[in-house]
Amino acid sequence: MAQPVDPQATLDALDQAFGGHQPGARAVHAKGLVVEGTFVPSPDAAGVSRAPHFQAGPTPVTIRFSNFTGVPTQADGDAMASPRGMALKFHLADGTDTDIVAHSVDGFPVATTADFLAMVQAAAARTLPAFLASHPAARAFEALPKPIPASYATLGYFAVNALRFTNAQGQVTTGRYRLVPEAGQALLTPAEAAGRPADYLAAEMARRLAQGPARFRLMLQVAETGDRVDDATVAWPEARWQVDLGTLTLTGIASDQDFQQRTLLFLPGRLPAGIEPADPMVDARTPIYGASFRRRLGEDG
Ligand code: HEM
Repeated sequence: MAQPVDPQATLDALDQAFGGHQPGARAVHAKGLVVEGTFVPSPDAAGVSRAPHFQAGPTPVTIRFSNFTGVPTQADGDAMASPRGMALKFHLADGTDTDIVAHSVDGFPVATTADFLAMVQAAAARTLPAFLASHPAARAFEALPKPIPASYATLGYFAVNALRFTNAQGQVTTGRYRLVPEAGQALLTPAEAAGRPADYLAAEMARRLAQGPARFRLMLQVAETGDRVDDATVAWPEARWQVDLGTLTLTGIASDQDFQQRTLLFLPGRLPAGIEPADPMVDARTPIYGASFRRRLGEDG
């Protein structure tokens, strides 16, 4: 098994790549918006997993949308603000939580936390072109479109690390979550984005939710035999079967925004019985997210 990376080395490299750490901020995906909602499972969800939120609903959910970099003041229209993030925390009836951490591209530049560290160190040292030249998957990711959304609610999100689901009969399904906006996709051109206020995404979401809820479908893209489940750089074909797991309804902006931003920690490996990692990157991410969380919490003024 690959050696775990030093979480602090990853935070240091991210800080350097983004021009210095901002006290209290996440090392990456620093600018965000916390929204409240509920999840109601589809009739098919229990057939995929015995996890409690797939049996019955509604389950309360806290959602954090975010921009990519470690710069909390970054303008929403900035090219570096993509991929956008969508993190979900389902508050289960027994008092525990389970999380999904997704972003707006179906893929990832690297398959391991060690390669992630090497890539961020290269970005910090301004040697990214050399890294990309020797890492074809990272080069391919760099070339993928990173669209600028008109709204956080008009973009699709992908939790690219595969998970293994077990239902009450012991049947196993391996798949990757994706969140599909009911409103469809609505994007801005770079010129349109440049004309928007720096925080247009938070303002748009407040306006949208004041008029009524926004919805996403939680889908599971199911792996077929031979699909790589341990490598998030490899997208599976779009023709793969997708199971509709249920509907996420966004109901309002969280009123205690600052407190939630500070105290929320989303972990892709926080999973209930009936769901487990298939991709080793799920658990490899945990100590790095934990280190970023402890650092920003400790800096609280
Ligand atoms: C090598 C793998 C990865 C590393 C080292 C890494 C690192 C980090 C770190 C340090 C944070 C800040 C955590 C905090 O302070 O709470 C973070 C947050 C985040 N990451 Fe990753 N990440 C990895 C993979 C991914 C992948 C595959 C995705 C998307 C599918 C992703 C999406 C996000 C999002 C959306 C957030 C913000 C979560 C929030 O709203 O609190 N990351 N990541």
